[in-house]
Amino acid sequence: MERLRRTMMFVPGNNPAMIKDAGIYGADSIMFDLEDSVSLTEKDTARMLVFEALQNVDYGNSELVVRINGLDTDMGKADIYAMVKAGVEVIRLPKTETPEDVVETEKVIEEAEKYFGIEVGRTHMMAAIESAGGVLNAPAIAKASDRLIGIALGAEDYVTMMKTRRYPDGAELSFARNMILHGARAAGIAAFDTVYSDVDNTEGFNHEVEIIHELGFDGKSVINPRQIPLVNAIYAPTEKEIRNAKDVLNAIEEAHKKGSGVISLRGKMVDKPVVARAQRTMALAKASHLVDEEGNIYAE
Ligand SMILES: CC(=O)SCCNC(=O)CCNC(=O)[C@H](O)C(C)(C)COP(=O)(O)OP(=O)(O)OC[C@H]1O[C@@H](n2cnc3c(N)ncnc32)[C@H](O)[C@@H]1OP(=O)(O)O
Ligand SMILES: O=C([O-])CC(=O)C(=O)O
Ligand SMILES: [Mg+2]
Repeated sequence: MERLRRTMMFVPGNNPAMIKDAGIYGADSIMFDLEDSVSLTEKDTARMLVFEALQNVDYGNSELVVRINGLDTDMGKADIYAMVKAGVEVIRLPKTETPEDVVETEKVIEEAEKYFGIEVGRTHMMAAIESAGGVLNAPAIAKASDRLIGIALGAEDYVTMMKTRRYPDGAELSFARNMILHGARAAGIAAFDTVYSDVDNTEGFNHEVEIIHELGFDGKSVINPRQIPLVNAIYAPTEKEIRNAKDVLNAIEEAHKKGSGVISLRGKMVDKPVVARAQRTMALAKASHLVDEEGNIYAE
């Protein structure tokens, strides 16, 4: 079963209190940041704090990601060595422009794994795309390394470069979102939407999550714990969707018993893609604690 990554919460790497408590909010992934939320004078402190946390704090089932500084900075290599040594699960590369950026970063990760005697390939990667060039290269970036678990949009830098700003309807992000989503899907990896900075604007946030959920994104980067339940609520299947998914799975089981791969359910065809969607609905229902391990709805 694929790992759910509905929420990926940014945690500034120089904030000990936030780092310590980051695991209590139920984010699917926690992303410690060494890049733009950390000022230049705090870079070494942040690297040390995140290194300590990765080694000593129990973050339960949350996936652990670190956004490093790019290799075009003085910090990039030191960030990679420290995070690989600490056993981070995923290194997030910021401001990825080309597939070569991914390959270069992978080389340094591999060097670090060999240096510390860690199994080569153990450290996964993701690439954030935050510029016009990056968006145009999204399909190639997504295929640049087997270590990539996903690619993500970084819209704050992107809209700045595009000489615009964020708007409620999201039209300014439509091309970038579609490129990133198609690049990710063509490569068979995950696609993540960007942060929403206006943390007190629940209505605006929900509207944006509805848009990316409909498009098919796996999830979204968030900057505040209050945004986590909002994303989860929109990604949770409705009771009607769960009932329908269960009916689909039961119907196809009956069909298989009779040696058929297709069957009609209430006048609608059930075949392989319908079954795959039903399986995904049930996985989301389980992750959302709406059904038990056997798929029984809790309220019943
Ligand atoms: C463009 C980019 O690069 S975006 C990525 C980089 N930016 C970031 O990482 C920013 C992360 N987020 C934050 O720093 C903060 O959430 C802010 C500044 C946006 C808002 O701060 P506040 O208004 O103080 O948040 P709020 O009052 O909701 O905090 C409530 C609790 O959640 C904690 N919290 C807030 N944000 C986070 C976070 N991202 N990670 C962990 N804990 C957090 C607070 O420490 C506070 O804990 P407490 O109740 O134990 O004191
Ligand atoms: O990746 C993100 O969502 C945050 C970020 O750096 C940006 O928007 O520029
Ligand atoms: Mg950015």
